[in-house]
Amino acid sequence: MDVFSSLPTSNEHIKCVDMHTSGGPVRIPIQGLPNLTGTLLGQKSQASLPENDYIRRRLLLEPRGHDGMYGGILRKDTELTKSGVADIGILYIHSGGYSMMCGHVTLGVSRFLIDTHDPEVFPNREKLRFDTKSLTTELRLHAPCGLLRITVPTMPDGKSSDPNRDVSFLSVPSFAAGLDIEVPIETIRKWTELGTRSSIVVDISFSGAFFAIVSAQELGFANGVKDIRNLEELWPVVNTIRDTISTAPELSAYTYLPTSPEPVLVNGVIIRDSTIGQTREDVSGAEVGIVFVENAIDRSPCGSGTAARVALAYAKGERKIGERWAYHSMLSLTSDGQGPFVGSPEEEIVIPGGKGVGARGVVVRTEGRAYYTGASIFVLEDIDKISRSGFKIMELSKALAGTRRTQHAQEPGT
Ligand SMILES: O=C(O)[C@H]1NCC[C@@H]1O
Repeated sequence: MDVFSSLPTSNEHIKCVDMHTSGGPVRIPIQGLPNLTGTLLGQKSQASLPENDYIRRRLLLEPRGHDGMYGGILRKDTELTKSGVADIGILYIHSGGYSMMCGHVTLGVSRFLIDTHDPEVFPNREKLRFDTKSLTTELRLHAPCGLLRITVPTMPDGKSSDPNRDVSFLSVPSFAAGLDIEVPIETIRKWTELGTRSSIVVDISFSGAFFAIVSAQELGFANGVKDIRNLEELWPVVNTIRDTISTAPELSAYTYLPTSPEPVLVNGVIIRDSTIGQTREDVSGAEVGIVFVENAIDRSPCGSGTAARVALAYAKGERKIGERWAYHSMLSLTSDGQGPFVGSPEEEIVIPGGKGVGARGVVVRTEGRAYYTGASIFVLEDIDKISRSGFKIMELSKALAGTRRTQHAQEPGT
């Protein structure tokens, strides 16, 4: 205990609460952050962050984190909290950068926001509405992609969350953007299972972020995800799909937001298999998905990906309003079926400015469970250069190549 209690007295320390949502890590810094500049969320606040990016790197990269890390920086003052529309804001962070939407972090952070009563962390906590009949508390979260309406199961005293029931959130307007799109695969980027084919068929759907969705069978895995031996080996396949969609104008045409003049990058690729996945009494069916997002494989079933898949199924006429479906990850599938997210279309809506199949969409309810895993105080000693901004082991060779070139250039006579 002596060293543990003396550590926080070193120069900089950041207190964090750690959780996981179906395996997806959620790190929430609650004390020790500098005052972040700018009150706006979305693109503007992300643009204002470079000078603060060391926070994300220090908290999520090695040696304090890893490639699959995610977290949420709580923002008390955003345009929507100031106008009274939201109770608090959030900036989603991950090992590769910032996200417009992150469902698994939303589910975890929402539990924490019911449990905290620290006005420094969440000034509006005591104003939340606790429903004594359903034993739930409503929370309005300003996320970079828009307003998320969240329901957190709460203990009868109204003061803490109930870990035995699912948290749920209502998505931003979600829609299928493109159905059955043919994606050509360049010969040089073909993978063995594709055989002699030179294209695949994918769907594109949006729920706070765009996802390309394809079945494992369509990729050439005849028995679905059971045929996939090594998840890491799928990265070249996923990158091929993502790159092809973003570089071919006729394909990136499916990744426009109705309001944006430019295409948005596909955030994730979901390899799904509807022939497998534990179903239960309270859902109509189940499937599994391996979700490749940003630079990591999602440990959770992916909240935004779940909502995007529900919007897709609704657009294809495969789901009715209110019909609940279990979305497994490989982790939940192999954990006795514990930890799928459950998604259901809640309400059909018009997507203003939406075209074709994307002219109509749905608000999706996504349900899932998060658990606490720890509370940490991350410190930095003055002379420690290595952990100041964290590091990614895979980035080091690039950095070293740059150093070598510089040294070489400085040698006399070269
Ligand atoms: O649950 C989600 O939505 C997220 N999980 C990791 C990446 C996705 O954004």
